[in-house]
Amino acid sequence: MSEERRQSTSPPLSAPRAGGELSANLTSIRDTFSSRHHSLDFAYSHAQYLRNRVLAVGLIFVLLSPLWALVDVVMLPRELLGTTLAGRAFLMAGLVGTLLLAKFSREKIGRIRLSASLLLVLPAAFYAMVLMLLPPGEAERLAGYAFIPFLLVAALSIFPLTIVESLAAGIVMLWLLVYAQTVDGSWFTPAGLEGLWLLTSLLVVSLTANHFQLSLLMRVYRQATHDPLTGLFNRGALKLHLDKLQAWRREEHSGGQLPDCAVLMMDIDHFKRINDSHGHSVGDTVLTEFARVLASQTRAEDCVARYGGEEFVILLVNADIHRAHDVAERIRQAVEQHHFPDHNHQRVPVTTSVGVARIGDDETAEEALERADAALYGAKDAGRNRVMGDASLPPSALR
Ligand SMILES: Nc1nc2c(ncn2[C@@H]2O[C@H](COP(=O)(O)OP(=O)(O)OP(=O)(O)O)[C@@H](O)[C@H]2O)c(=O)[nH]1
Repeated sequence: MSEERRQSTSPPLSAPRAGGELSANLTSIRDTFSSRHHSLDFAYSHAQYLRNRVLAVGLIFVLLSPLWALVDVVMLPRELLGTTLAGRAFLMAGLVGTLLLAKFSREKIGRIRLSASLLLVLPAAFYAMVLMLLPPGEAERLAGYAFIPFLLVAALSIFPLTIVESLAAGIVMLWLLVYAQTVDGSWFTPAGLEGLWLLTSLLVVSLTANHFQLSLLMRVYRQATHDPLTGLFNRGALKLHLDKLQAWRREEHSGGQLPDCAVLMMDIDHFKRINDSHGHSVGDTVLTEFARVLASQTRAEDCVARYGGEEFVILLVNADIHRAHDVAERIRQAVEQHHFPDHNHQRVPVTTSVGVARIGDDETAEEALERADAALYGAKDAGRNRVMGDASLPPSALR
């Protein structure tokens, strides 16, 4: 989540800068190079996409492997046939295990990545094993094996892997090809060098496909989950966040005390007047500046979202109701003091009203939001530019 927040809080509305497109592309290369900078939210979406590919490609491998055993029966000497058939049985069992691992790892990012690695490593290991057991001079009897490293490198382009992940897999496949060539005697012959050149070229194509596939996935993810004006999470992403948070609280702390979480719902006071007196473009600037203030007053693990229009929601993780009130008050003051510029860089006075609610252990995310909304309207009714708590809490619950 932290990186997404960093992205969300980067100047979203500044005028196009020279070199902006270049820096956007460099960010994209950084994000497709390794998953180190991926937000947790994107990592979940990415893992789901990867999982679907693992299930599809795994199924193809599971079907192809026994079919190819028929070619072994025709081509291989009797003394090698038993071993390769046993190897194929292990391969099949491994592939079925990999499919099951992916199928039952819906939310587990690490396990999904492991299943993708297994899908590539298992056929490679099988080929290496056959090569090791092959009696000298029998290499030419292996039909349909030499293409395994090529098939696996081509398959890399089907998965939205990072460049580092694909490169690691590609190096293993190059090693496998070199090993196969030392076994069949083609190492450093024109035919062998041609094979190496072909595999390297295929790897470069797959890496390029990985880069474009992953950056497209990121762009689509960002468009689907972020508000284009402020760069904050949108309402749909907030809802997913809240649902995940409730699931996480129950899963991680079943039986024990759940960690405190709270929601703040805030609305810019008399925003219509700002639009009416300064125009919509100043209204838009106020919204983006307001989003910046919210981001600057919260931690990376909190989720800041534009709920709609001039309404915003902050989801505070590991924050009791007192801390939630402190954060809300800090935001209210920061907004009041912030310089919101009009067309002439003159200050537009802006204030906000905030409703605060604790997220109950057994309630749905919508219920907590409804209580925060009711508190917000209490703050509006009481005169605006103030923080109001959840009416269901006694005043003594707050300092
Ligand atoms: N500039 C701009 N205005 C927006 C955007 N989304 C909603 N608005 C405007 O926000 C205003 C919201 O007005 P109201 O719901 O009446 O609320 P308000 O004027 O803030 O009054 P209170 O909430 O009662 O303090 C409307 O005029 C909308 O047109 C946007 O993306 N940009």
